[in-house]
Order: sequence, then structure tokens, then C-alpha cells
Amino acid sequence: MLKGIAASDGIARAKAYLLVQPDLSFSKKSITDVDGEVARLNDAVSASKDELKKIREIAASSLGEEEAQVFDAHMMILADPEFVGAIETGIKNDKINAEQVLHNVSTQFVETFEAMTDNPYMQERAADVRDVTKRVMSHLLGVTLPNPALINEEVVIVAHDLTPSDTAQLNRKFVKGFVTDLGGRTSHSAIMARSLEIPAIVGTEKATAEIKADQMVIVDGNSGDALVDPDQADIDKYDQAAKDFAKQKAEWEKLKDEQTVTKDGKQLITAANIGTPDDVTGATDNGAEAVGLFRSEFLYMNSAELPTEDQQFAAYKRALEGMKGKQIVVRTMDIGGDKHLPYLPLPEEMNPFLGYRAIRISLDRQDIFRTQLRALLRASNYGNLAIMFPMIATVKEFKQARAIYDEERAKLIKAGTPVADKIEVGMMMEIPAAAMIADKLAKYADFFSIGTNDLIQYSMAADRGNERVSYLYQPYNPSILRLVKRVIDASHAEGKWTGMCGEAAGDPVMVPLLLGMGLDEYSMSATSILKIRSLMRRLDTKDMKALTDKALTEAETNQEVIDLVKAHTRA
Ligand SMILES: C=C(OP(=O)(O)O)C(=O)O
Ligand SMILES: [Mg+2]
Repeated sequence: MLKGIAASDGIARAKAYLLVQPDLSFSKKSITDVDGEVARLNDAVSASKDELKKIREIAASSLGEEEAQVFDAHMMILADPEFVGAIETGIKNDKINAEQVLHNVSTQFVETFEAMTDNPYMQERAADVRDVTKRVMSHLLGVTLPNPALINEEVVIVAHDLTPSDTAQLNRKFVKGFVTDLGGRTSHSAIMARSLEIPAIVGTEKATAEIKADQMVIVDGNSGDALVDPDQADIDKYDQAAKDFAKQKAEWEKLKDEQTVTKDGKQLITAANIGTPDDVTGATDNGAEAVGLFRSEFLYMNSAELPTEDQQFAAYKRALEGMKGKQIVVRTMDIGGDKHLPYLPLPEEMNPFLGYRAIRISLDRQDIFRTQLRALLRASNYGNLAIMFPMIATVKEFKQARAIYDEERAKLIKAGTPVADKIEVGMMMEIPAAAMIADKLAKYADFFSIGTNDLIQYSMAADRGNERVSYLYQPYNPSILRLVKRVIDASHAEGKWTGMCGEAAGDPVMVPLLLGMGLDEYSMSATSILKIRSLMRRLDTKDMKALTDKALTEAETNQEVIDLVKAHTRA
């Protein structure tokens, strides 16, 4: 049995599919049989073409035409005589092995593309060249690249780590669960697993070392346990647990069309976090009363190039229409940290989570930011839109971002474009410095949305995705509770509201404390909404206020707070 961090509820059982990058290292060799080497190259290129054709077909039918198009770009490179021809010529002229020449030519192409700073389209091609090179190299070396898009039977994915874009490629029909070596509960792959309703365990440290391809694996996403090669007794036990979980879910489903009210009648909002317009269905199916966070960066990440204003407009419009008048808070692009865009090369940084990211990029690359704001403003007419800025640290940043928003709004109105009268403009509260001056920020922002995923990592100086320091990732630590309380109080003093869209908003231990602090909106993975709504119906706000006061004044540690909550709620 492997122990990891429970990242997405549910129980799954299937064969292991190892999503592990093979070793693509090689050494430079002189060759004498030039024709033989060119033939080896051509074989590898045509095997890569065949593979890409197959992947494209499957991706188009299982994931959609848009996701499949990235593979067209790859095929185009392989059909380009300049690329393949240059490798052939290199082999003939230099009489060295195909691997080395492929590497040299590819590096040249990548560097040339990346240098075209005035042509973002060509810059984006660099990532395609890298991908294609990997594929041809694997054929030259006779190793197999994992192709998650080709999976056509039920599997549990076992991987060192899953990037958000790997996760986006997983087909829900076949991927029953996943287990990774790295990651924490709030890494983006875990968040995506929850939105896809795939049971997941992260941070096991050794899953890829201990689990072999095709071994049977049980994933218990509720406890964080992964069982490898289970015996019949284990299979029976977990099948029963899966049935019990399904029954519990059916109970929660009854609350789908109910409002969120506490035992003493206080009305609250339970909302969903989404990443794409398609997720709106999951949100409404799970009874979301709003979307408290639309991570718009996923629109950028799921695209092979910078999405245009019209493409973004269409996506926001579709999401707004899907929510039928219920509010959607769209967060402007939050790239950086663990979220990358292949077509927007960012500088290598020692500390990317403390570096050039989110609003810092938007204020610098105003071309990208203004395009996004125009798309949002144009879409605002089709529903109930709010906008927020990620990673605001200072009053000046908020004012700058808001001024750019106001300019774009004024321009559109002047041009006669219909724009909604009222769009709330708020900010993520996820940097401790901002939380400390929440009273100042509350004068300018229409609302706050507390991002505990980052707020905790920055407060505790503990990387949210690093399992080695996950013991410091303490949502209930009195330090965090004080920051959260401070933010909520500051917003209320200015007549504004505060939501929470970090994972803590859907955490049954945190929710009683948040109720006690008067948090207005709770935004979480859609699959957690009904569980939390059911919990809230059993809680009394006055009791929870007493609990919170005690936690804030008496508790010294994370564990003491957990004990207090359990004693108060008998959860
Ligand atoms: C909701 C948050 O944003 P993200 O997880 O996308 O960083 C957060 O930081 O809590
Ligand atoms: Mg964040």
C-alpha cells in the first residue's frame, strides 16, 4: 500500500498506466554508413507521422477538434522539407548520428523561433518543434513516449507529476483515477482532478518506482491510500466503500435545487470554481449558485496560441449564458508559478511562485491584458459578470489594473458596444501583505475573494505543491485564521463582500470557522458543493461565532483548532 495526499474524492480500481517520460539521452557518434543513417531518420520520421495521425484522430473524437489541432502543427513540422531536409543534409555533411543532428537542427529552429519577439505566432512554434523532436528522438532510440491521448481502456494513471496540460488531455471515460509522486492538495493537477471528478492521490513520493505497468491499483481518493495488486478481500472492501460513497452522494444530490441556509436561517452562497466554459455544466449539475472563480488562464493553456479577443469573447459568453443569470467571477489570466504557456516563454526564475506572474504579467504585457478585458466587457451583456485580478499585493497594482479596465470600458462604450451597466471589479486576496492592508484595498475593490491556496503558501513560506513541506501547509493555523478574519471584517466595514475560492472553502473543518467569521460566498470544486451545503444546514451561525472566537483567542496550533471544530460540530 502507498500512502499519499487525498486529492480528489472517490474510489477507483483499474490497471496502472505509467505516464513516465523515457530516457531520451544519447551520445554523439561518427558514422560511415550515411545512407543507412538517413534511412534510419526517415523511418523514425514516418513512424512519428503515423503515430501523430492516430493521436490526432483519437484526440478529435474524445477531446474535441480544438484540442486535436495542436497535432496538426506537429505534422506540419514533419512535412516541412526545411526541417527534415536540414537533418538529412547534416547527416550527409557531418557524418554523425541522426540523434545528434536532430538535436542540433531542432535547437537552431527553437532558438530562431523564440527570437522572433515581434511575431508571437512564430514564437509559439518553438514549443511544437520541441514536442516533435521528442517524438522523432524516441523512435530513433527505440523507446516509447507515453501518449495519454491514445488510452482506450480503463486505467489508473501513475505519474511523477501531472502538469495542468497533461491533466487536460486525460479522457474521463477511460481514466478512472490517478496517483502521482509529487504534488499537494492544492496543486493544479489536484484541482483539475476534482473538477473532472477523478479520484486522485498525490505526493506519494514513490508511485512510479513501485507501481508497474498493468498492475491492478485501487485509488482511495478519500483517504489517500493506493493499493497495488489487491487481494479479493481488499477488492470486496473497496467495492463496498465505493457503493457507500455513491449512496452518500445520492443523499447530497437531493439538495441540488435547495438554497444554502444554515440551521438558524442565514443564507449563504455556495459556488463553483471552473476552468473552462464546459465546466459550467458540472457546476450547475452540482447545484452551484454562482461561479466564484473562473480560472481564465485555462483558456490560454488549452490553446496552441494566444486566444484572440473573439475567441475569448465566445468562451466567456458561453459560460455566462450557461449560468443563466447567476454570477460568474472571471479572474484575469493567472499565468506563472506552475502554469505555463508554451507560446509565451517566461524567463527562467529561481522562485517562479515569487516571480513574474499573474497581474504582474498583465500590467507589463498590457496588449494581452487589454484584449482579455475587452473580451470580458463585450461578453458582460450576456449574463451576470464580475471580474477580479489575481495576486494583487499593493493598492497601486489594484488601482493600475482598475484604471486599465475603466479605459477599455470607456472606449467600448464610446464605440457603441453594449456593455453591462454594473460589473463588480474585485481582487484575489492571496498575498499576506494585501491581507494586512485589506482595510485600504476595500476602499477600491468591490469585493475580495480569498485564495487560501496561495495565501497559506506565502504565509507559511511552504510551497503548496511540495509534499516534503506539506506538514506546514496548515489552513487552520491561527495565523491563517487571523488573516482571513481581518479580510472579511475589512470588506464588511466598507459595505463590501468577501468570498473564498481557495480549496479551504470546500473543507468541512474550515467551513464552520468561516461561517463564524461571516464569510459571504464559498467557492469550491463543483463536486464538493452539495457535501458543504448539507453540512451548513446542520450548523448554527451563533455557535460557529463562539467556536471561531475560541479558535482565534485560545488555540495555539493547527491541531488545536481541528480539535475545537470537531468538539463543536461533532463532525
Ligand atoms: C484560488 C486560488 O488560486 P489558484 O489556486 O489558481 O492559485 C488560490 O490561490 O487560492
Ligand atoms: Mg492563487
